[in-house]
Amino acid sequence: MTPRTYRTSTGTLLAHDQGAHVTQWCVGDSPVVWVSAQSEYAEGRPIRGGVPICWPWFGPGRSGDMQPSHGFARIAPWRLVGDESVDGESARLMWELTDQDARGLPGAEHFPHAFTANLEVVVTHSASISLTVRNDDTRPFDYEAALHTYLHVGDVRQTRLTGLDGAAYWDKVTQSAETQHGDLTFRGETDRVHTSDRAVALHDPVLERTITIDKAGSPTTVVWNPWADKAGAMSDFGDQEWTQMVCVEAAAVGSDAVGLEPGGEHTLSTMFTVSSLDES
Ligand SMILES: O=P(O)(O)OC[C@H]1O[C@H](O)[C@H](O)[C@@H](O)[C@@H]1O
Repeated sequence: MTPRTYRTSTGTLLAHDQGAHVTQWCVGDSPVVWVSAQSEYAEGRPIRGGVPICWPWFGPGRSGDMQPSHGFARIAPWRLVGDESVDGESARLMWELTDQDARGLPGAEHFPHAFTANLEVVVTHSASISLTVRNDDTRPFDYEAALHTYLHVGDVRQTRLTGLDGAAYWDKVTQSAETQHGDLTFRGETDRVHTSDRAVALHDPVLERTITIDKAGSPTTVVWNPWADKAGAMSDFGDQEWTQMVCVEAAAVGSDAVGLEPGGEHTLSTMFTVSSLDES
C-alpha cells in the first residue's frame, strides 16, 4: 500500500486510502503522530499507529463479542472524494465510505444499515480530523466511534496529560469504575475510557513540547498505552516502542454511543496543536 504524501510549508502528511488512515503528520521534521516500525501495511489488516478510525463499534463493541476489533471502517476501502486541496500552507482531504463500499467486509453484516461516512483531514499549523456519519436508512441506528490517535512522545513515563481532572472513567485494566484526580501520568499498562468532552493537553518534557487535543461531538476520551508485556505480545509492535507512544482518542463509546434518526448526521472531530512545553 502506497501512502498519499503531501508537503506544506509547515510539515508533511501521509495517509492511506484503506481506513482513510492518517499514518504520519510531521510539524517541520518532527513526527507528532506515531506509527510502529513493525506495522503491517496489508490489505484487510489494521495499521498499527497513525489515526485508525474505529467504527461502527469500539474494541469488541458494547456486546463484548464483535469482530473485527474496532469495527470494519479501519480496514475498509475508503474513496477519496472532492478536490484534494493542497497549497503552500495547508492540505485538505476527504474520504467517503458507504454501506455499498463496506458490503462483504468482515463484520459489515453486523451493521445492516444504509449510511454515508466522510472523513475529513485538514492540516495547517495544526491538524484536524473529522468523522461525519449520516443515516441514509429508513430506521434509526446507533454506533460507537473513535479517532484512535497514536501520538509520538519522548518517553511516556515522563509525560503528563492534563484536562481530565474529576472525570469518571472505566479502567479496562483493573475492570473498575474510577475518578481521575489531578493529571494523568503513566506508571504501567493504561487503558481508560473517560466520560469527558473537554480538551486535554499532553506535556512532554523529553521532546520539550505540548500537544493540545481539542475535540467536538465527543463525550468520551480514551487513553491507552499497552506497556511492555502487552506490546511484546503484539506482532505489529516493537518491543521497546511502547515508551514512545500514547493514544489519546476522541470517542463516543459505550453508553455515550451516537444515535441517529433517518436523515440525521453526527460529526466527531479532534484537533491537534503543537507548542513549546507548557509546564502548567
Ligand atoms: O489492538 P487494537 O485492536 O488496535 O486495539 C488497541 C487498543 O485500542 C483501544 O485503545 C482500546 O481501549 C484497547 O483496549 C485496545 O487494546
